[in-house]
Amino acid sequence: MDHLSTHHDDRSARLRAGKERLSAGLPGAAPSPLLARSWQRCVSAGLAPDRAAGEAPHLCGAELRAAQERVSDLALRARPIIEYLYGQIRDSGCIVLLSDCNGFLLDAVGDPGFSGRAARVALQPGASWAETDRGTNAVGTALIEAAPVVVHGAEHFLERNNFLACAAAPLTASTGELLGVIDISCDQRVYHPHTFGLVRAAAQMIENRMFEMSHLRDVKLRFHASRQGVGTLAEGVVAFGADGTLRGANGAAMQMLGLRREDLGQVSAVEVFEETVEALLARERRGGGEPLELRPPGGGRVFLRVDMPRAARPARPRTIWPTDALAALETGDPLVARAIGQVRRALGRAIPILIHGETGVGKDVMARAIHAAGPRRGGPFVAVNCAALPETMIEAELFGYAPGAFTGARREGAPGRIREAADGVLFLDEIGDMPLAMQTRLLRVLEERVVTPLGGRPAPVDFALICATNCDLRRAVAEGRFRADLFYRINGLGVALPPLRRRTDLDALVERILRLDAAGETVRGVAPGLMAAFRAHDWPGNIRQLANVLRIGLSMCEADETEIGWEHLPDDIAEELRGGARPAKADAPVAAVAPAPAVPAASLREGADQLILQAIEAAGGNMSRAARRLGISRNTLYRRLALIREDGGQPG
Ligand SMILES: Nc1ncnc2c1ncn2[C@@H]1O[C@H](COP(=O)(O)OP(=O)(O)OP(=O)(O)O)[C@@H](O)[C@H]1O
Repeated sequence: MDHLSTHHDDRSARLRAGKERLSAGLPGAAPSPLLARSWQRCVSAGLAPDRAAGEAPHLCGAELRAAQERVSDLALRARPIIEYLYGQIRDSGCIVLLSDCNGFLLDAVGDPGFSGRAARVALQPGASWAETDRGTNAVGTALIEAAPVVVHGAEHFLERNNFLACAAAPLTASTGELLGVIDISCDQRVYHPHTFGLVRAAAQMIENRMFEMSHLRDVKLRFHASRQGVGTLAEGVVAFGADGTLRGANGAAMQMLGLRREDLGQVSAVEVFEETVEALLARERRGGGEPLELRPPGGGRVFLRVDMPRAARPARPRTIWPTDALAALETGDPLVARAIGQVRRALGRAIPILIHGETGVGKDVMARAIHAAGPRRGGPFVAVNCAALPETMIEAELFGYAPGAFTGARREGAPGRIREAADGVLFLDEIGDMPLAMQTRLLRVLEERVVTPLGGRPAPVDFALICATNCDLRRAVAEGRFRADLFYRINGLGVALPPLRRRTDLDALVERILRLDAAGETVRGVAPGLMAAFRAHDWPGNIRQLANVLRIGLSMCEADETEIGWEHLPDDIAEELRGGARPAKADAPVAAVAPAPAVPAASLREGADQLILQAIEAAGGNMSRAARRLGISRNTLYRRLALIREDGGQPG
């Protein structure tokens, strides 16, 4: 380990020296031609390793929403894959980011532990990570180079970003236009080389979904150098329009066929494959649907399938919130209906609402619906996750600060999230995690309706308050972790959202999530066998987990499939859904109630925990080796380890 860290320090020192020489106008060595080009661009843009050129642009509020809206098709298609990607790396201290083609971050899904740190260097929606603003970094550099990039530690041009390791891949439309970038960032000490492969595969999945959406009415030719490669992520796809010309091609197709962007709208199937689409289709039919073997003039041999367009379908409406946002949440469960009834009576009255429920039950969704259904819907909805903010940041983030209030502060000061919520709704998520000192300050704001920014003057503010918690706040009060007076102040109306396993409207919820997520796609439901497993499952992650499973299933469905089935779910999810039940066949319905375990769950769990700790010890702390020994994935191992630590099962 010592040897490794010395090696790492040496490398960082060499990289720093290289950048400093370049900045001083001397020839400096970079570890790769790509980094050499990028560092040179940074120097030309006036950046120096120890300082940025100026304040990087940051989109807020309406500007950010407008940027998100501009690429809403991309964001909609990317979201399930981002969630899936995050599912693969959860608990490994990473954040998944989506940027637009200008380098503005539009979406971020991350590990709460790392998100706080990441937020400090502005790895959050709204921030620009264009290379000219932040120097060499995976997002900005991938955009300029139009290629996947890893930027590790001191390879970042600016020193302040040297604690990061980031892997990014550009997202390209079928017309060759750059749409944005998908990125995984983490602390450089925990970076795993597989991340690069993951992010490239995710980019490919997003591009494929975008491709399908853009060419619903075109004929698609799918091909690969090997027969088995047709229909996989690695296949090349070209689309021909009704006029017979090439409308789009994915990256693999451009490469395999030697196509150029200028060929779009110009060349026909005959020029690309020496046959018309009709002739290819007729040949494929004669061959019983087997992929055709071709030798295109562009070179090599390919196996090809013809994919005819689907019949035109009316587009579905894409509004997330109907006229009454609260009514949309009533999907038939009596406990939820009761909660919504209570909320309705409090709407428009100055009553703070405290939403209580397990993680993933929809507290955030409910808070947004309360805002959208209430009289303040024209005002902002400002959400603050108290658990994701490092203690030192909460004060400045919530209450704001005056210009020059502390080192590192923005020159013009910041209004703080409370004042940003003026005339709208302030949503304090995970309020139970707010440090005691902040609780005292928050209480004063709620009592006096006045905010005093750090180093500034008191300013009046008017907002409605909604808080959410998944912990037992009464117990926190009894244990002295939460101020009793603040609890009574925020708990004007307490609303409990039931866990998914107690809800009676699973089918309607599935239908609603699919309606929201599969807009414009053919998928309408879940296969009966899988739905039975859904009913039997206890959903520890609640609606979030259900939504994730559905989104993953959706992203794995072929363009013309109408149902999500077992075959669309990755093995680990299918295994979890089958856990405790006893289906004999893949699609057989599972028992409605899982059989009671013969041994108490706690001792089973303890036994497993013991095995895990032993395997890690036997592997000398090497997590990949320990995971292999246990026959589980590295991510699962990290997840289990986090649980063991939470339970106090491991010293230190
Ligand atoms: N009624 C609903 N209809 C459709 N999707 C929902 C609904 N409620 C929640 N979801 C989805 O479930 C996920 C989790 O919801 P949300 O973030 O509101 O949960 P939460 O209770 O605030 O979780 P946490 O306590 O972890 O912050 C989101 O992806 C959300 O879109």
